[in-house]
Amino acid sequence: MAGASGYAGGELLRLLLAHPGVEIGALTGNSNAGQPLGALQPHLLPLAGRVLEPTTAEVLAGHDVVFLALPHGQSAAVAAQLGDEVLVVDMGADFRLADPAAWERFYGSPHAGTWPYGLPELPGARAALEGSRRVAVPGCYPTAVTLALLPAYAHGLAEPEAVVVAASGTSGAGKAPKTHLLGSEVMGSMSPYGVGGGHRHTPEMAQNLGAAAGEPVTVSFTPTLAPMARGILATCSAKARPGTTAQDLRAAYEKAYADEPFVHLLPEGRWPATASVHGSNAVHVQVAYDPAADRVIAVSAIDNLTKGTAGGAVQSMNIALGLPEETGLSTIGIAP
Ligand SMILES: NC(=O)C1=CN([C@@H]2O[C@H](COP(=O)(O)OP(=O)(O)OC[C@H]3O[C@@H](n4cnc5c(N)ncnc54)[C@H](OP(=O)(O)O)[C@@H]3O)[C@@H](O)[C@H]2O)C=CC1
Ligand SMILES: CC(=O)N[C@@H](CCC(=O)OP(=O)(O)O)C(=O)O
Repeated sequence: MAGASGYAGGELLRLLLAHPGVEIGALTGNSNAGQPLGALQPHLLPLAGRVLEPTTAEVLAGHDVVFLALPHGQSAAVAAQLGDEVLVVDMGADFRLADPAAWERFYGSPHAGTWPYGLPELPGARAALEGSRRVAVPGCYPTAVTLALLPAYAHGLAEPEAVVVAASGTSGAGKAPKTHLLGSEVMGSMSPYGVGGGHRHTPEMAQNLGAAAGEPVTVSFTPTLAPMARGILATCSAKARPGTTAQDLRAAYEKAYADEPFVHLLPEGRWPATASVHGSNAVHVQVAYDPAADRVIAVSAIDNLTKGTAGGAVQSMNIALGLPEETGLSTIGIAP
């Protein structure tokens, strides 16, 4: 796997170590090439002595599956050299968006292409992933937001203008040092960023929800940084379609998620919490109808590194390879 020194790579390796069908091959880094993994990911004891190699096609050749956990824009060049028969699972953003104009507007570089999208819970996604040799793993916020609102849009219960405020743990920003992630800036404080439609996950949410609704959906998205290492809590709302009732919403969500192995609709009256999904591939979802505002309110909690990245990647790998989808993944969290 490429990007083994990062947060997403570390979480992927944690999951792969417990996957019965996987043997871990070459591990690569960039500035940390030559370092033992134990110096960078001390929680991955069985791999502590493995030395990171440079991220080159030669090092990554000869594997059945290659995971890329690299910064945006770095995956395409590597993937192009890996051959069509290798399953390449990109945990970065490069191949998530279908609209080149949206990519260029939010990422500021030429669009590399579009791969089957690794959110199996979306209608039609499993069929596209089965047997695929390329997978684009969704962004962490789009995973949380899409699964919060999907049943409301798929059942025509909400107007196509969603408002989302989501809080993320700091690991979502990766390991590279950033001033706004200094402990003294984050501890005991919450703050928004990317306000006013600027966050690059906005078009990905609109893409997913628009596909569910069968019409364009606009998303007003405000991310916030929360003083915790892991977790996303997404609070989403949209004006209810005329005639929508609380019972309609409940029925739509029950129907949508009854057979989903990782999406858990909480019993009525209980609301998602990030601690409940810590380290697990579960998504906790709840929905309510606010009669005074005539709005659908949906809340989801995920672990940004698990279902939001590495767990989603393993789930999609399992489907692509024809393995049982839940292999190596757990819905059991760590609490408190
Ligand atoms: N953190 C999260 O919650 C999520 C992350 N992702 C995506 O996963 C990817 C990795 O993110 P994350 O692990 O958080 O980031 P980190 O900053 O923690 O890790 C980045 C990794 O990429 C390597 N790297 C950096 N620059 C290059 C380069 N030019 N060529 C090759 N390798 C390079 C780094 O190697 P080294 O350390 O050796 O320099 C490191 O292994 C990103 O695309 C991110 O968007 C997706 C969803 C959620
Ligand atoms: C807290 C925080 O900074 N989160 C990151 C989301 C990271 C992620 O998962 O997104 P990509 O895979 O698209 O990079 C952010 O808002 O940029």
